[in-house]
Amino acid sequence: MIRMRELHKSFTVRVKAGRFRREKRTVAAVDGVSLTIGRGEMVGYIGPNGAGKSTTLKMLTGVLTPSSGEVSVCGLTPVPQRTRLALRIGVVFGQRSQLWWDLPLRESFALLRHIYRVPAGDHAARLRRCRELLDLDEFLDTPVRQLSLGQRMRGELTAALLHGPEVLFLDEPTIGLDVVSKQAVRSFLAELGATGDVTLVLTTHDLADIERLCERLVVIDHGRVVHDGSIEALHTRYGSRRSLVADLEKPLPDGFELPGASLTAVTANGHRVTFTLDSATAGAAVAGLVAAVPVRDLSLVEPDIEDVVARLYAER
Ligand SMILES: Nc1ncnc2c1ncn2[C@@H]1O[C@H](COP(=O)(O)OP(=O)(O)OP(=O)(O)O)[C@@H](O)[C@H]1O
Repeated sequence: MIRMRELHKSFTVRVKAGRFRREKRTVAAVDGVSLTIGRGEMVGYIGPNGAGKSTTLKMLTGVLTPSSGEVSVCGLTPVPQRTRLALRIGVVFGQRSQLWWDLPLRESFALLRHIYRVPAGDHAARLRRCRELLDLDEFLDTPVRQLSLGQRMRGELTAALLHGPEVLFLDEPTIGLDVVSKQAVRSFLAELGATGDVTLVLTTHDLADIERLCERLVVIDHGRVVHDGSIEALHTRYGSRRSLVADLEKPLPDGFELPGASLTAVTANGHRVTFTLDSATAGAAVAGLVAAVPVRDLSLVEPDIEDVVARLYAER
Protein backbone atom coordinates (compact mmCIF):
# COMPACT_ATOMS: atom_id res chain seq x y z
CA MET A 1 0.00 0.00 0.00
CA ILE A 2 2.92 2.30 0.81
CA ARG A 3 6.44 1.90 -0.51
CA MET A 4 9.46 4.09 0.12
CA ARG A 5 12.84 3.25 -1.34
CA GLU A 6 15.93 5.21 -0.28
CA LEU A 7 13.78 8.27 0.16
CA HIS A 8 15.66 11.52 0.73
CA LYS A 9 14.60 15.08 1.33
CA SER A 10 17.08 17.87 1.93
CA PHE A 11 16.41 21.52 2.64
CA THR A 12 18.79 24.34 2.03
CA VAL A 13 18.80 26.73 4.95
CA ARG A 14 20.73 29.94 5.58
CA VAL A 15 22.54 30.03 8.89
CA LYS A 16 24.35 32.86 10.57
CA ALA A 17 28.13 32.62 10.14
CA GLY A 18 29.73 35.58 11.88
CA ARG A 19 28.25 39.05 12.39
CA PHE A 20 27.12 39.87 8.89
CA ARG A 21 27.61 36.69 6.93
CA ARG A 22 25.06 34.02 6.26
CA GLU A 23 26.02 30.62 4.93
CA LYS A 24 23.98 28.12 2.98
CA ARG A 25 23.74 24.75 4.65
CA THR A 26 21.93 21.57 3.62
CA VAL A 27 19.73 19.80 6.17
CA ALA A 28 18.98 16.15 5.41
CA ALA A 29 15.48 15.98 6.90
CA VAL A 30 14.83 12.47 5.52
CA ASP A 31 17.99 10.57 4.82
CA GLY A 32 17.41 7.28 3.04
CA VAL A 33 14.16 5.85 4.41
CA SER A 34 13.05 2.50 2.97
CA LEU A 35 9.78 1.06 4.25
CA THR A 36 6.93 -1.04 2.98
CA ILE A 37 3.56 -0.82 4.69
CA GLY A 38 0.87 -3.33 3.78
CA ARG A 39 -2.89 -2.94 3.51
CA GLY A 40 -4.62 -2.65 6.89
CA GLU A 41 -1.44 -2.13 8.90
CA MET A 42 -1.44 0.41 11.73
CA VAL A 43 2.00 1.91 11.99
CA GLY A 44 3.29 4.35 14.58
CA TYR A 45 5.94 6.64 13.14
CA ILE A 46 7.81 8.29 15.98
CA GLY A 47 11.02 10.14 16.66
CA PRO A 48 12.36 13.14 18.57
CA ASN A 49 11.68 16.73 17.43
CA GLY A 50 13.16 17.42 14.02
CA ALA A 51 13.63 13.70 13.24
CA GLY A 52 11.90 13.95 9.86
CA LYS A 53 8.42 12.60 10.59
CA SER A 54 6.38 15.44 9.14
CA THR A 55 8.68 15.69 6.13
CA THR A 56 8.08 11.98 5.42
CA LEU A 57 4.32 12.41 5.71
CA LYS A 58 4.45 15.42 3.41
CA MET A 59 6.24 13.34 0.75
CA LEU A 60 3.73 10.52 1.18
CA THR A 61 0.78 12.86 0.75
CA GLY A 62 2.16 14.75 -2.24
CA VAL A 63 2.89 18.03 -0.45
CA LEU A 64 6.66 17.82 -0.89
CA THR A 65 8.72 16.43 -3.75
CA PRO A 66 11.47 14.04 -2.62
CA SER A 67 15.06 15.08 -3.34
CA SER A 68 15.73 11.50 -4.43
CA GLY A 69 14.43 7.97 -3.99
CA GLU A 70 11.09 6.41 -4.75
CA VAL A 71 7.73 6.69 -3.08
CA SER A 72 4.39 5.21 -3.95
CA VAL A 73 1.06 5.25 -2.11
CA CYS A 74 -1.87 3.14 -3.37
CA GLY A 75 0.24 2.48 -6.48
CA LEU A 76 0.48 6.22 -7.25
CA THR A 77 3.41 8.63 -7.17
CA PRO A 78 2.25 11.30 -4.70
CA VAL A 79 3.32 14.62 -6.25
CA PRO A 80 2.54 14.11 -9.96
CA GLN A 81 -0.58 12.09 -9.19
CA ARG A 82 -1.70 14.21 -6.27
CA THR A 83 -5.29 14.74 -7.38
CA ARG A 84 -5.91 11.03 -7.90
CA LEU A 85 -4.15 10.26 -4.66
CA ALA A 86 -6.34 12.72 -2.73
CA LEU A 87 -9.36 10.53 -3.50
CA ARG A 88 -7.67 7.49 -1.97
CA ILE A 89 -6.10 8.92 1.18
CA GLY A 90 -7.25 10.89 4.23
CA VAL A 91 -4.99 13.30 6.03
CA VAL A 92 -5.22 14.83 9.49
CA PHE A 93 -2.47 17.23 10.46
CA GLY A 94 -3.15 18.15 14.10
CA GLN A 95 -1.92 21.70 13.67
CA ARG A 96 -3.80 22.47 10.46
CA SER A 97 -7.45 22.32 9.49
CA GLN A 98 -9.23 21.08 6.42
CA LEU A 99 -12.55 22.53 7.59
CA TRP A 100 -14.12 25.89 6.75
CA TRP A 101 -13.79 28.11 9.80
CA ASP A 102 -16.97 30.10 9.27
CA LEU A 103 -19.19 27.18 8.36
CA PRO A 104 -20.93 24.82 10.73
CA LEU A 105 -19.35 21.41 10.77
CA ARG A 106 -22.36 19.91 9.03
CA GLU A 107 -21.90 22.23 6.04
CA SER A 108 -18.17 21.54 5.82
CA PHE A 109 -19.04 17.86 5.55
CA ALA A 110 -21.62 18.57 2.83
CA LEU A 111 -19.06 20.59 0.85
CA LEU A 112 -16.54 17.77 1.12
CA ARG A 113 -19.08 15.37 -0.31
CA HIS A 114 -19.33 17.54 -3.42
CA ILE A 115 -15.58 18.09 -3.71
CA TYR A 116 -14.88 14.36 -3.53
CA ARG A 117 -18.04 13.47 -5.46
CA VAL A 118 -19.09 10.89 -2.90
CA PRO A 119 -22.40 9.12 -3.61
CA ALA A 120 -25.04 10.43 -1.19
CA GLY A 121 -25.70 7.01 0.34
CA ASP A 122 -22.04 6.32 1.09
CA HIS A 123 -21.58 9.79 2.55
CA ALA A 124 -24.62 9.44 4.78
CA ALA A 125 -23.53 6.01 6.04
CA ARG A 126 -20.00 7.17 6.85
CA LEU A 127 -21.20 10.34 8.52
CA ARG A 128 -23.71 8.41 10.60
CA ARG A 129 -20.95 6.12 11.84
CA CYS A 130 -18.66 9.04 12.75
CA ARG A 131 -21.50 10.87 14.49
CA GLU A 132 -22.14 7.84 16.64
CA LEU A 133 -18.57 6.92 17.42
CA LEU A 134 -17.22 10.44 17.83
CA ASP A 135 -20.28 12.00 19.48
CA LEU A 136 -20.54 14.80 16.95
CA ASP A 137 -24.22 15.64 17.30
CA GLU A 138 -24.02 18.28 20.01
CA PHE A 139 -21.76 20.51 17.90
CA LEU A 140 -22.65 19.61 14.30
CA ASP A 141 -24.31 22.98 13.80
CA THR A 142 -21.58 25.05 15.45
CA PRO A 143 -19.22 27.05 13.24
CA VAL A 144 -15.81 25.45 13.22
CA ARG A 145 -14.14 28.55 14.68
CA GLN A 146 -16.21 28.13 17.86
CA LEU A 147 -15.30 24.48 18.43
CA SER A 148 -12.93 23.38 21.17
CA LEU A 149 -9.74 21.69 20.01
CA GLY A 150 -11.10 18.24 20.93
CA GLN A 151 -14.35 18.87 19.08
CA ARG A 152 -12.51 20.19 16.05
CA MET A 153 -10.21 17.17 15.99
CA ARG A 154 -13.22 14.86 15.95
CA GLY A 155 -14.54 16.94 13.05
CA GLU A 156 -11.19 16.71 11.26
CA LEU A 157 -11.17 12.92 11.57
CA THR A 158 -14.65 12.72 10.13
CA ALA A 159 -13.71 15.08 7.28
CA ALA A 160 -10.72 12.87 6.45
CA LEU A 161 -12.87 9.74 6.28
CA LEU A 162 -16.02 10.79 4.47
CA HIS A 163 -14.71 9.86 1.03
CA GLY A 164 -13.73 6.36 2.24
CA PRO A 165 -9.91 6.57 2.00
CA GLU A 166 -7.75 3.45 1.87
CA VAL A 167 -4.92 5.08 3.79
CA LEU A 168 -5.18 7.53 6.65
CA PHE A 169 -2.21 9.71 7.60
CA LEU A 170 -2.39 11.28 11.01
CA ASP A 171 0.18 13.79 12.20
CA GLU A 172 -0.15 14.28 15.98
CA PRO A 173 -3.89 13.56 16.09
CA THR A 174 -4.16 13.81 19.89
CA ILE A 175 -1.90 16.82 20.48
CA GLY A 176 -3.40 19.23 23.00
CA LEU A 177 -6.51 17.12 23.65
CA ASP A 178 -7.85 16.45 27.13
CA VAL A 179 -7.87 12.92 28.50
CA VAL A 180 -11.46 12.20 27.51
CA SER A 181 -11.09 13.49 23.94
CA LYS A 182 -7.84 11.57 23.55
CA GLN A 183 -9.60 8.39 24.55
CA ALA A 184 -12.49 9.09 22.20
CA VAL A 185 -10.09 9.61 19.29
CA ARG A 186 -8.05 6.52 20.16
CA SER A 187 -11.11 4.27 20.50
CA PHE A 188 -12.41 5.54 17.21
CA LEU A 189 -9.12 4.85 15.44
CA ALA A 190 -8.85 1.43 17.08
CA GLU A 191 -12.29 0.55 15.79
CA LEU A 192 -11.39 1.84 12.35
CA GLY A 193 -8.18 -0.20 12.35
CA ALA A 194 -9.97 -3.34 13.50
CA THR A 195 -11.98 -3.41 10.27
CA GLY A 196 -8.71 -3.99 8.39
CA ASP A 197 -9.94 -1.79 5.52
CA VAL A 198 -7.86 1.27 6.30
CA THR A 199 -4.08 1.50 6.48
CA LEU A 200 -3.08 3.93 9.19
CA VAL A 201 0.18 5.82 9.61
CA LEU A 202 0.37 7.89 12.74
CA THR A 203 3.01 10.25 14.08
CA THR A 204 2.78 11.23 17.73
CA HIS A 205 4.75 12.25 20.76
CA ASP A 206 2.14 10.60 22.96
CA LEU A 207 3.29 7.02 23.22
CA ALA A 208 -0.03 5.95 24.69
CA ASP A 209 -1.44 6.47 21.17
CA ILE A 210 1.05 3.94 19.87
CA GLU A 211 0.48 1.43 22.65
CA ARG A 212 -3.25 1.56 22.11
CA LEU A 213 -3.24 1.50 18.33
CA CYS A 214 -0.12 0.26 16.62
CA GLU A 215 1.33 -3.21 16.30
CA ARG A 216 4.23 -1.85 14.34
CA LEU A 217 6.47 0.92 15.49
CA VAL A 218 8.92 2.73 13.23
CA VAL A 219 11.37 5.01 15.01
CA ILE A 220 13.18 7.62 12.97
CA ASP A 221 16.03 9.85 14.06
CA HIS A 222 18.10 12.28 12.01
CA GLY A 223 16.09 11.21 8.99
CA ARG A 224 16.94 7.51 9.32
CA VAL A 225 14.97 4.51 10.52
CA VAL A 226 16.49 3.26 13.78
CA HIS A 227 13.83 0.71 14.72
CA ASP A 228 11.14 -1.11 12.80
CA GLY A 229 9.16 -3.76 14.65
CA SER A 230 6.71 -4.40 17.45
CA ILE A 231 6.76 -2.64 20.81
CA GLU A 232 7.75 -5.97 22.38
CA ALA A 233 10.74 -6.17 20.04
CA LEU A 234 11.77 -2.72 21.22
CA HIS A 235 11.58 -3.83 24.85
CA THR A 236 13.60 -6.95 24.08
CA ARG A 237 16.21 -4.99 22.17
CA TYR A 238 16.66 -2.45 24.94
CA GLY A 239 16.48 -4.99 27.74
CA SER A 240 13.38 -3.55 29.39
CA ARG A 241 12.57 -5.28 32.63
CA ARG A 242 9.52 -5.61 34.80
CA SER A 243 9.48 -4.27 38.35
CA LEU A 244 8.09 -5.62 41.58
CA VAL A 245 6.71 -2.95 43.89
CA ALA A 246 6.04 -4.03 47.48
CA ASP A 247 4.53 -2.31 50.52
CA LEU A 248 6.23 -3.74 53.59
CA GLU A 249 5.12 -3.88 57.23
CA LYS A 250 8.67 -2.88 58.19
CA PRO A 251 11.84 -1.91 56.28
CA LEU A 252 14.02 -4.57 54.66
CA PRO A 253 16.72 -6.09 56.85
CA ASP A 254 20.15 -4.50 56.35
CA GLY A 255 22.07 -5.93 53.40
CA PHE A 256 19.00 -7.76 52.05
CA GLU A 257 19.44 -9.10 48.54
CA LEU A 258 16.97 -10.71 46.19
CA PRO A 259 18.72 -13.10 43.77
CA GLY A 260 18.22 -12.08 40.13
CA ALA A 261 16.70 -8.68 41.03
CA SER A 262 18.05 -5.27 41.95
CA LEU A 263 16.65 -2.86 44.46
CA THR A 264 15.96 0.31 42.45
CA ALA A 265 13.88 2.46 44.80
CA VAL A 266 13.07 2.69 48.51
CA THR A 267 10.78 5.32 50.06
CA ALA A 268 12.07 7.45 52.95
CA ASN A 269 10.37 5.34 55.62
CA GLY A 270 11.57 2.14 53.95
CA HIS A 271 8.04 0.75 53.66
CA ARG A 272 7.77 0.77 49.88
CA VAL A 273 10.47 -0.90 47.80
CA THR A 274 10.88 -1.44 44.07
CA PHE A 275 12.94 -4.28 42.63
CA THR A 276 13.78 -4.50 38.96
CA LEU A 277 13.61 -8.11 37.83
CA ASP A 278 16.86 -8.90 36.01
CA SER A 279 16.81 -12.68 35.72
CA ALA A 280 14.43 -13.62 38.56
CA THR A 281 10.90 -14.67 37.71
CA ALA A 282 8.11 -12.71 39.40
CA GLY A 283 7.22 -15.83 41.44
CA ALA A 284 10.75 -16.33 42.75
CA ALA A 285 11.11 -12.66 43.62
CA VAL A 286 7.81 -12.59 45.52
CA ALA A 287 8.72 -15.79 47.38
CA GLY A 288 12.14 -14.40 48.32
CA LEU A 289 10.65 -11.17 49.58
CA VAL A 290 7.82 -12.62 51.67
CA ALA A 291 10.23 -15.06 53.28
CA ALA A 292 12.34 -12.13 54.49
CA VAL A 293 9.83 -9.56 55.62
CA PRO A 294 6.04 -9.26 56.16
CA VAL A 295 4.50 -7.85 52.97
CA ARG A 296 1.24 -5.86 52.93
CA ASP A 297 0.77 -5.40 49.22
CA LEU A 298 2.50 -6.30 45.96
CA SER A 299 2.25 -5.27 42.34
CA LEU A 300 4.11 -6.15 39.19
CA VAL A 301 4.78 -3.22 36.87
CA GLU A 302 5.27 -3.80 33.15
CA PRO A 303 8.11 -1.91 31.47
CA ASP A 304 7.13 1.56 30.38
CA ILE A 305 7.34 2.40 26.67
CA GLU A 306 8.25 6.01 27.61
CA ASP A 307 11.38 4.74 29.35
CA VAL A 308 12.52 2.55 26.51
CA VAL A 309 11.93 5.22 23.89
CA ALA A 310 13.70 7.84 26.02
CA ARG A 311 16.69 5.48 26.24
CA LEU A 312 16.60 4.92 22.49
CA TYR A 313 16.55 8.68 21.77
CA ALA A 314 19.28 9.39 24.35
CA GLU A 315 21.55 6.73 22.91
CA ARG A 316 21.75 8.39 19.53
N1 LIG B 1 10.58 23.82 4.93
C1 LIG B 1 11.72 23.57 5.58
N2 LIG B 1 12.83 24.31 5.35
C2 LIG B 1 13.98 24.05 5.98
N3 LIG B 1 14.15 23.05 6.88
C3 LIG B 1 13.08 22.29 7.16
C4 LIG B 1 11.80 22.50 6.54
N4 LIG B 1 10.93 21.57 7.00
C5 LIG B 1 11.62 20.82 7.89
N5 LIG B 1 12.91 21.25 7.99
C6 LIG B 1 13.97 20.64 8.83
O1 LIG B 1 13.97 19.26 8.58
C7 LIG B 1 14.17 18.53 9.79
C8 LIG B 1 13.02 17.56 9.99
O2 LIG B 1 11.82 18.29 10.24
P1 LIG B 1 10.41 17.59 10.46
O3 LIG B 1 9.40 18.69 10.57
O4 LIG B 1 10.20 16.56 9.41
O5 LIG B 1 10.62 16.88 11.85
P2 LIG B 1 9.58 16.14 12.80
O6 LIG B 1 10.15 14.79 13.09
O7 LIG B 1 8.22 16.19 12.21
O8 LIG B 1 9.67 17.05 14.10
P3 LIG B 1 8.58 17.44 15.23
O9 LIG B 1 8.44 16.25 16.13
O10 LIG B 1 9.25 18.56 15.94
O11 LIG B 1 7.32 17.82 14.51
C9 LIG B 1 14.33 19.57 10.87
O12 LIG B 1 15.71 19.78 11.08
C10 LIG B 1 13.66 20.80 10.31
O13 LIG B 1 14.25 21.98 10.82
